[in-house]
Amino acid sequence: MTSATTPTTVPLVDIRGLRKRYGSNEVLKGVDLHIDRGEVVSIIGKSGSGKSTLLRCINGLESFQEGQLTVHGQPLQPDQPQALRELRKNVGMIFQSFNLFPHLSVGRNVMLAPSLVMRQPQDVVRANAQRLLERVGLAEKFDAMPDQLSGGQQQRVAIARALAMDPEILLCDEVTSALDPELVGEVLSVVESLAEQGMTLIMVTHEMSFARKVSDKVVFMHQGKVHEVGAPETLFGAPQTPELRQFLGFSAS
Ligand SMILES: Nc1ncnc2c1ncn2[C@@H]1O[C@H](COP(=O)(O)OP(=O)(O)OP(=O)(O)O)[C@@H](O)[C@H]1O
Repeated sequence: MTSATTPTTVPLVDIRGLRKRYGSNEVLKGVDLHIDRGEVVSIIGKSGSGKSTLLRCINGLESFQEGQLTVHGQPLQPDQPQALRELRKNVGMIFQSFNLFPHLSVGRNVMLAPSLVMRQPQDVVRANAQRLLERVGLAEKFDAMPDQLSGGQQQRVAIARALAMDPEILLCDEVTSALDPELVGEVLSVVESLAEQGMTLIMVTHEMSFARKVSDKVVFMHQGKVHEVGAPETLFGAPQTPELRQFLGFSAS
C-alpha cells in the first residue's frame, strides 16, 4: 500500500491527546476525537466535565498545553495570530449569550465581520446579510435593533452573523440555555436545518432529545476525557459505562 495510490482522508477536525490546565486544575486530560466534514456532533456531559473548554480550544479561544489539534490538516497554533485569524474565518461560533452589538441594527450586526474582513462591496455584503436573515426566518428584521427582538430572535441573528463569514464548521455552545422554554424550538429548528444542509456542526448541548435526533455522533465527556463516543442510538439506547448510564438517568441495575 503506497500513499501515491491510496488517498488518505484527513478528518476535518483531528484532536489527539489534548490536555488543558487552568493553573493546577487539569480540565482536559487527554482528549482524542475526530470529526469529518458534514458531521453533526453533540458533546454532552456533566457540568464541569470540560465540554465548553474543548469547544473553545477548537477555534483557538483557549490555548492548550499538550497534544495536537488540526483543522483541515493545519495544526492549530494558538500563539500565532495570523494562523488564528485564518482559522476563525473557517470556524464560526455561537454562544449561550447572543453577544450582538446593541448599538448596531440586526442587518449591521450580520454585515460587520464580512465588511471588515472580506473586503467585498457593501451592496454584496448587504445582499448576503439579507439572504442569511431570510434563512433564519428574520428577513423583515434587517433594520430592527437587537433590544427590539426576543431572545430566540437574537440568537437566530447570532447564527446569521456566524454564517456571514461562510464558515466550514459551526461551533454551538449551549445556544438555547439562556432562552425561555417557548423560544428554544425556533432556535433548534434553525440549527436542525443547518444540519440538514450539510454544515459541520459541533454542539455542546443539554437538549438530549435534540442531540439524539440530529447528531451523527455523540460524545460523552466525563472528568476531562471522552468517556464514550458513538452513534446517538447506541449512546442513548445502550450506554456502555456506569457514568453515562447515571448521567442519562438509567436506574442502577
Ligand atoms: N477561564 C477559566 N479559568 C479557570 N478555570 C476555568 C475557566 N473556564 C473553565 N474553567 C474550569 O474548567 C472546568 C471545565 O469547565 P467547562 O466550562 O469546560 O465545563 P463544561 O462541561 O462546559 O460545564 P457546563 O456544562 O457547566 O458549562 C471547570 O472546573 C471550570 O471551573
